[in-house]
Amino acid sequence: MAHHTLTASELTFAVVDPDWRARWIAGERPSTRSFAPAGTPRAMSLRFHKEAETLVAWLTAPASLGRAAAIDTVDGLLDHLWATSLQALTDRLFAQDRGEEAQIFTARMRAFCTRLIALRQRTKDFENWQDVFVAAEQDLARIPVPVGDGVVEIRARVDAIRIHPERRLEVVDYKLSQGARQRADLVQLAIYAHLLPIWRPGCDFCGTLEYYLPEFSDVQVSRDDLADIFAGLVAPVLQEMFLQPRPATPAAAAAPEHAAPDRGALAQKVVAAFRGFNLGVEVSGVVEGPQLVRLRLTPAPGVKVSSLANRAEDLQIPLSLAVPPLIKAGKGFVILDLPRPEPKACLLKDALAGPLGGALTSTVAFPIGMGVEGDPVVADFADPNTCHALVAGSTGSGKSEWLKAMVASLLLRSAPDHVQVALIDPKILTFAGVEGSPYLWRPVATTLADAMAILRDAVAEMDARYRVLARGGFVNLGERLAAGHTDLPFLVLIFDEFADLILAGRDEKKEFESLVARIAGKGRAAGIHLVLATQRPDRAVVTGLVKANLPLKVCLKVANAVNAQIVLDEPGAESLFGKGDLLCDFGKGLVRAQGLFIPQPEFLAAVGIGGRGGGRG
Ligand SMILES: Nc1ncnc2c1ncn2[C@@H]1O[C@H](COP(=O)(O)OP(=O)(O)OP(=O)(O)O)[C@@H](O)[C@H]1O
Repeated sequence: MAHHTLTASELTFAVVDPDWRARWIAGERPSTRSFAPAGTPRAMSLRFHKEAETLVAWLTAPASLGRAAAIDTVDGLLDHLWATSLQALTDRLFAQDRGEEAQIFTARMRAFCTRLIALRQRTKDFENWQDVFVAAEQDLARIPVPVGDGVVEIRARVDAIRIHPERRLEVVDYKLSQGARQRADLVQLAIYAHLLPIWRPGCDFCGTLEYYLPEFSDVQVSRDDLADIFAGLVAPVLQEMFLQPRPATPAAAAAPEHAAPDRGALAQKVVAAFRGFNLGVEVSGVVEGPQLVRLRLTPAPGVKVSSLANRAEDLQIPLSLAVPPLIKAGKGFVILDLPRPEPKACLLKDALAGPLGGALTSTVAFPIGMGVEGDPVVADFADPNTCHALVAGSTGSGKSEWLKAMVASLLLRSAPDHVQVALIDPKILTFAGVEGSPYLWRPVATTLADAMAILRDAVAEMDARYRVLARGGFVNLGERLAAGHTDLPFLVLIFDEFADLILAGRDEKKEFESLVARIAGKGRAAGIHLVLATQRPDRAVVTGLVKANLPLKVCLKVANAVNAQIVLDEPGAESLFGKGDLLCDFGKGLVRAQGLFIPQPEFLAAVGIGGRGGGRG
């Protein structure tokens, strides 16, 4: 079966509407929009979802966690909403003579706040809203769903993932209309519940449909019922759609731009684009990386690199680019990176079987990614320039996948008596399913208190190790392991998000920074290493102390040039393409690479879940 992609909405339409399905199978791309009957007030669904997302983001953000946790009434939540957005919105709607919509929308938001307070009350030992929500508006990108002998990649965006008091995790879909569509709503929920455990194996999801019409009602569906809906209604439709030959659509037949880049044509296009701004360049080389095409430009005499770089945004138009390209000086030329529309993932397994395998020379060497020219970019915790790492990237940039590939690359090559990891996973989903791994130094920490306890324990462990090393006359842990003493393994502490720790309060920040500084200062000889990741690389989180103590910087796509500057001391990472595309700095200038990817089942196998753990090395 050929490679196919589909959105969860398209699949829902295909299941509930046979005509839609027939048109899709015939090669059309029917719309997935549905229109309200004429004369009914607009539901403002997008706005509702946006408000709900913004409110939940505020409730769960480290910077507002304490203030938000103090609000325990519906009116308290509404006051916050009113002050931040609702008043301005209703004023505007009334001014536009849309008073009825304003009233319905306000009633919906009140119902949403009432629901939030009910959720708070059902949460045992509620400390803050992170005890209720795991994620809001979570993107599920290209989830591979087996169909026949092949795979269909399905994309979805789920409204919320919450912690359920009895059933652990709950996927939630907000709805602003009901009636004939409830079957579609259930199908969509069943699709989400099917995708989520593929995305994060080891997690089971029950589902809830929440209707705000504006009065609230909900439909709770058990995991088994969702599985039945998927097996009975969705799976047969997937088979019908993908296990029979379809005529190629004109869109599918057209080769996407740069898919198999015609180097000459691309070079001419770039030269012409710069010429349009009176800037002369020649293309002296074209290199194809997994995610991008890199052009080496020689500027005409008198043309400055900064003049070319300043045109990044303008180039979006002649070169049809979604984001401004990265343009920077290289050795003897100027680099211009353009995206490939069908980027290739770099699988850790393939990379290890190729040149990466030979490049990882020490027990604690690990890959940063594959360079633009196909060369492995590696670092080593034993090296003072890369012994502790800061990993930054906005949501969806590929941080969690990068961390997983890094962890797997260490564990796949060593037995648990050589390498151990401590995983701090406040998002709960990144390292889901690894409990029971023989490589875990401590159980996976998901709360602030457990994360701090791990850091404190690591400092105590470090001091104890210094005494052991001194007694045995060893300079560092690597030397001691090589001498056959396997009672003390290397220890890597991995924080999937450290912002909460630094924003929790002044005392917590002080303690966190001081523990990080102690491990950064003395950890390398004791074989204890830190990897701190954040999706918020601003000055409040990446403080001077944190940055100074973590020599290796890995920066995935960030929201803006200021964030890039904070991590790497120069802009550029805001122009990355996402999904593992990264810039790293280990003291030799910035290097661009594509992070490696490990599918979740292989990751679990690497950490020793599923029968392959231990005995390596
Ligand atoms: N190296 C990669 N190769 C291919 N695809 C990738 C890679 N890294 C990430 N992706 C894709 O991007 C999606 C988001 O990645 P990931 O979950 O790691 O983001 P994140 O930065 O951790 O986001 P968040 O901070 O919201 O958790 C993945 O589900 C995957 O589809």
